[in-house]
Amino acid sequence: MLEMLENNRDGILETIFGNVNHCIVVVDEQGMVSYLNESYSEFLEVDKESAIGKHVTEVIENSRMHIVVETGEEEMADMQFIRGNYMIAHRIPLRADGKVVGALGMVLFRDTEDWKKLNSHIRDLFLELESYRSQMKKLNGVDYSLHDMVTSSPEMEELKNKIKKVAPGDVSVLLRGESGTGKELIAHSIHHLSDRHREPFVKVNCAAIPDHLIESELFGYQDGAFTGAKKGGKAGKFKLANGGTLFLDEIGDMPLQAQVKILRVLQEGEIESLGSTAPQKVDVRIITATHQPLEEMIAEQRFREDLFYRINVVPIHIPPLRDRQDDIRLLAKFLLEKITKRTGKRVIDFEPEVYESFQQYEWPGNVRELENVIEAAVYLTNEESIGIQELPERLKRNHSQFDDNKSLKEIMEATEKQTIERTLKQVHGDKEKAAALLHIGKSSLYEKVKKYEL
Ligand SMILES: Nc1ncnc2c1ncn2[C@@H]1O[C@H](COP(=O)(O)OP(=O)(O)OP(=O)(O)O)[C@@H](O)[C@H]1O
Repeated sequence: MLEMLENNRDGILETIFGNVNHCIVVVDEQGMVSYLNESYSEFLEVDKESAIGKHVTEVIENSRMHIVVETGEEEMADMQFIRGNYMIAHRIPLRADGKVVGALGMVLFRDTEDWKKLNSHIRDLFLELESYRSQMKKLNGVDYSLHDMVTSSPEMEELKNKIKKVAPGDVSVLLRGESGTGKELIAHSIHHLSDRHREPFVKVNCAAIPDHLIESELFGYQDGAFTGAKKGGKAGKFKLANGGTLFLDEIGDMPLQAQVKILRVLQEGEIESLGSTAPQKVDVRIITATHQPLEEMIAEQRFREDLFYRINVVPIHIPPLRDRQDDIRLLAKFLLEKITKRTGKRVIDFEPEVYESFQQYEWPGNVRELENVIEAAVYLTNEESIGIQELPERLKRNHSQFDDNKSLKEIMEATEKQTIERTLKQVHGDKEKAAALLHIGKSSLYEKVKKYEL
């Protein structure tokens, strides 16, 4: 029997697995592909014969078959991201005489079309779940709490303490910091820690609302207040936030006329919706945020000084990410985990030079930009660790040429290449102008352009 199996191995495998619609792969003890069935090779768009003998990671993205051979532990119903889809994979070690001699992998779906249907059905369910979750959050009003704030920098720890101290009262807080530094996260956290946490948290992005609509957005309007007004009127954000917290993001973009009205609400605790004759009482805590220099705007009469003092009772300044070097690494790890949990793709770390590049970059978009960069890299990588090649050009450029492993010649050449590249871009490819700017002869520039294949 054994002899029969050994002599007819390929034929037997083909008979068992060749015609099933599931994707099947078998690897040997070195993780080399020794069998791939028709369904899998079609799905991967690889030639079956040429895949045989290659390491499985070269043939199947995110494969863990070689790891199963190493650990000898089966992995059942694991999510695997292949060719833009989530797959459900089983990986089973194959044993002979108590030793692992290979592994059998199975990706479950009947055919690609069926899987596509099932996959979109699952995506649909996930989306539905997400929408219920966000409705829950809306009802509850809060997305984030202080626990979501990742930091190891002493400055930010101090800031967290300040938040804990000011949160319980009703005092107005002005959050200042560049875009993407976490102002909204902090506003949510303050609400979450306050006595108002069971009441709504309502956010208004003042920069996103056209000037002529801002008052009706904030204070609402009555039925028939103006032509085109919605039947039955509309409640404004102050009313919606009643009992809770109103977060006015980008307050520096608020038109002067609306600033006067906000000040009145803050002083008198009353709103007057458009078209109404009687003011209504509201009880709202105000948290504001801006990245703009309000003091300068006051001097230029673009922001009202009296409103500034009213909202700036407790100022909280959030430092930009580039000034929080200790946080970059920690945040990168945290965000990678958050993204991979959401996408289901197995990526566990960054190559050391990626951390180095993160550390050197200026991060004008702060934590949001870091999150976006990592998300794109997670989609691009085929490895478990993100490499420098998965980063956008602006970060690669920053990656130091002063690598410990590089010779002086290599460093000088990399610098020369980068300088020429940048200059050529600046002069839209005009080599004559570039040579003049770089104070080198035209022929020397041509030589270098050829050498570096620019
Ligand atoms: N310390 C942190 N820990 C974890 N996540 C953070 C941290 N800071 C910011 N983030 C994340 O970064 C993203 C941007 O944060 P947020 O929206 O709060 O910034 P913002 O300052 O309000 O930006 P903008 O001014 O552009 O509205 C969010 O996804 C947020 O969860």
